[in-house]
Amino acid sequence: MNSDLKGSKRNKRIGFRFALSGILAVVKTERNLKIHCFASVAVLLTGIFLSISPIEWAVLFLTMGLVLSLEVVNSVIERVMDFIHPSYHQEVKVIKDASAGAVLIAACFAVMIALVIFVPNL
Ligand SMILES: Nc1ncnc2c1ncn2[C@@H]1O[C@H](COP(=O)(O)OP(=O)(O)OP(=O)(O)O)[C@@H](O)[C@H]1O
Repeated sequence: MNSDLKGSKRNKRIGFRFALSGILAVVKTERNLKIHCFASVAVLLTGIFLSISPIEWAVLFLTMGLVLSLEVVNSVIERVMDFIHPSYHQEVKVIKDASAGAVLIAACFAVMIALVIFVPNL
């Protein structure tokens, strides 16, 4: 592709639109991502209700961003694996399980962070 066209403003807008439609496609089909989105909304409402500090908001935003983006990457890995190897394979199982494990680790730490921030503000 022409490098002028690649770096143009119009192309950046198109790239942004593609990224948004990619996120929407995953949100529509992945139940776990929907659950994480609802949990994020609940966390936001709790933060507003408890009037948490700016630094606490920053930590929560960072944590929610990490969990949600890891969930999107996990869905992408699952789709890639289904695309390149639709039938059962032990290695596919290990890859998918490890990818889901990464989300689980982030989600567990997110719960701990939420407790550390919210409990003292109750
Ligand atoms: N082709 C495959 N070969 C081996 N194991 C598989 C295969 N497809 C799925 N699995 C197993 O089933 C589990 C669920 O895989 P699936 O692709 O259905 O993801 P999912 O239902 O969206 O789960 P999650 O998003 O919670 O990880 C995987 O973690 C893996 O253990």
